[in-house]
Amino acid sequence: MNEAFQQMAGRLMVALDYPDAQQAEQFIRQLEGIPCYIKVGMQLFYSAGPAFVEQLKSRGYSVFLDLKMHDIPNTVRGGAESITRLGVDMFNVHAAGGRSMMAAARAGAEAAISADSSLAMPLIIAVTQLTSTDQATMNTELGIPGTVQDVVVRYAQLTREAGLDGVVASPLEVPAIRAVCGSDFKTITPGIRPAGSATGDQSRVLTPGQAIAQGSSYIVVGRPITAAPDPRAAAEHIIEEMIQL
Ligand SMILES: O=c1ccn([C@@H]2O[C@H](COP(=O)(O)O)[C@@H](O)[C@H]2O)c(=O)[nH]1
Repeated sequence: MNEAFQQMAGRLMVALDYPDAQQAEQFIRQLEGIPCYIKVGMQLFYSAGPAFVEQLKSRGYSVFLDLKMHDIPNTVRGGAESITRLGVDMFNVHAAGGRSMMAAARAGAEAAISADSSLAMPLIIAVTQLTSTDQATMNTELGIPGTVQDVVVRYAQLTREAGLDGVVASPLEVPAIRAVCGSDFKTITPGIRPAGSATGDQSRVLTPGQAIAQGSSYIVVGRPITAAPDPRAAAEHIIEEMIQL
């Protein structure tokens, strides 16, 4: 595994969307030695719990805990404090919760850090518009006027003002986010579909190579790897494509 491969693997977040720890573990074993980020979402966390996350951390994985908190500021503050105590590298909230809710997430994380100096401050990011949401759904069902890109950029600006580290968005919106929020502001992009793979419930998609070319800090990939006949080969192929751009 050369250096370029290792570096690019660190920008691949594999979504561990499994129903229990046993199936997740079986999958992880197939990726052994590939230094990718692991994303734990609701399905696995609600089943396997905090112990599974702590175990991943003790084995040296970088972990993004994708629980998308969206509640009143006091509740999010408490949630962020508990999540930070797990030692994760990244967690998230919904930008739609507003500036004070996002600031409360940071305050909760800071409280955990000041109580235990062995912990490192996680990156805290905010979801703008889910990558499954298309323009028509946003305008008609959600009642949000304007283009998806304009709404995503507005939420990104709010996220930055609230003191968070970056956003979740489609790679399609990354150049516009960077133009307004700068290149240090992280862009975490699901909605990744290698050429020829099924889009499924995702709407705003690009290939892994296109996402890197757009400037995504990290790409999030689930089913194109987890549902592949050979998940390790699928992950390696995606990393190679990321390197070539
Ligand atoms: O806007 C968002 C926010 C989060 N996700 C999560 O990313 C993965 C994508 O999985 P695929 O199988 O590659 O579609 C999944 O865990 C989502 O919960 C997202 O897709 N879009």
